[in-house]
Amino acid sequence: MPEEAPAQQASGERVPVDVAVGVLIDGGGRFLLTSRPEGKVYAGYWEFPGGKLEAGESVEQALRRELHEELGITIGAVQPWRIEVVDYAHARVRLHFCKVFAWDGAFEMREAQQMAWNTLPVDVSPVLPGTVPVLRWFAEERGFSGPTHAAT
Ligand SMILES: Nc1nc2c([nH]c(=O)n2[C@@H]2O[C@H](COP(=O)(O)OP(=O)(O)OP(=O)(O)O)[C@@H](O)[C@H]2O)c(=O)[nH]1
Repeated sequence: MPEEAPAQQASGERVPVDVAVGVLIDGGGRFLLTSRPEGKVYAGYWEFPGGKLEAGESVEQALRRELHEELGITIGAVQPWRIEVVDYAHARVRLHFCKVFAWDGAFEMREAQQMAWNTLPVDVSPVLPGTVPVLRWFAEERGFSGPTHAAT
């Protein structure tokens, strides 16, 4: 499904769309990646689960809603981590990455996506461009050197 044409600022830059992104980390330090469902831009690419904020929502509210809608889980505390603006041909997005260490419920792939728990280097491919910086941040935090993912 094509995304809506983004609004433009007076400066000519496109207004970013805010996106809440969940970096779920389990007790063993593994993080969850999911594949983008068929019908969306970058279908089949691996990313951290999340989605766009709806009108009036905070990042945390959007994240709770999206992860429940997409994965069937109810998340616990949300720890804001980093914010990254990425320019795609289809949109300019402001990604609000949040760490989540606790959740309830069994994972259900409600959009027929796939899920994979990963450590570095990740063993899924291709990785969404907007996901690559997160892998680098993990590498910095964890003292990991070398490629974080397979080049596409
Ligand atoms: N969920 C998620 N989106 C990301 C990541 N990195 C990244 O660049 N994006 C971009 O952020 C945007 C998120 O939009 P989406 O299509 O997943 O959001 P959504 O579930 O609300 O979609 P919808 O409009 O079909 O309801 C996309 O342009 C996607 O390419 C990431 O790690 N996770």
